[in-house]
Amino acid sequence: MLTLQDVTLTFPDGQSRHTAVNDVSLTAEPGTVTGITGASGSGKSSLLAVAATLITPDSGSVRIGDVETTDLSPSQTATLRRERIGIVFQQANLLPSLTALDQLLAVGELGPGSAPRGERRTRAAQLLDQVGLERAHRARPHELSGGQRQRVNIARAMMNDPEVMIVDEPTSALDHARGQEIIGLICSLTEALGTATLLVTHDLDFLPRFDQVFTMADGGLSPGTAAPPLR
Ligand SMILES: Nc1ncnc2c1ncn2[C@@H]1O[C@H](COP(=O)(O)OP(=O)(O)OP(=O)(O)O)[C@@H](O)[C@H]1O
Repeated sequence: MLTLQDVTLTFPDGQSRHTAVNDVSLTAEPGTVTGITGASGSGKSSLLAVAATLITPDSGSVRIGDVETTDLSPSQTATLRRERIGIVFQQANLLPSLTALDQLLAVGELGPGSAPRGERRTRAAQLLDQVGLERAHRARPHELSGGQRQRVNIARAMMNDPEVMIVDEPTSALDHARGQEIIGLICSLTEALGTATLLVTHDLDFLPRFDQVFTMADGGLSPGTAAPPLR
């Protein structure tokens, strides 16, 4: 479970400070997808960065399970991210020379507490099958489509069996149909693996697929969507 309570984040802005995230609270339960939408510059990526423990907020609480992450040192948050948080950015950012299977194994190899290689290989292969890449274990990024690369990216984020998934605009480099498939995949993996998933999207068509939806405006978060009602 991911819990944000009264989170505020500011950035330097000339002589003063700009409030990117303004007193935001939300809870993302295991096995559910929380969708966040909002205009450009409203603070969505800043909120994800805080939830992913990549930035410490000025004030407020960010809990992963029962761990208060704002009390941790940078090296402790790095360990927490590796072990308990999966992060998917807009672009897949795969390593060009590695096969799909090796992209996942490279993640599993990080850290002192990693599982034996045989186990990691089995998990990597299962995850690639789960994201629909049964026939592409040995493919390198240039041999994959944009949608397939994003599938590898998602499988890689799941490699360490994270409790929390942070997903920023996963469909922005894809056409609408491929985007729908990727959203469907994230929803089904979230349910199957029991992650608490926080996902930012500009595409309002995807919102009905999520368990809860919030809209950001000027750093503040409100429930539901600001989209005009259907006539
Ligand atoms: N590192 C930073 N330093 C200073 N200001 C920043 C920084 N990161 C973001 N901001 C500012 O914080 C506000 C929120 O930015 P953020 O990127 O979180 O918005 P967003 O909703 O994700 O936008 P987009 O949809 O365009 O990605 C913006 O005004 C932005 O200029």
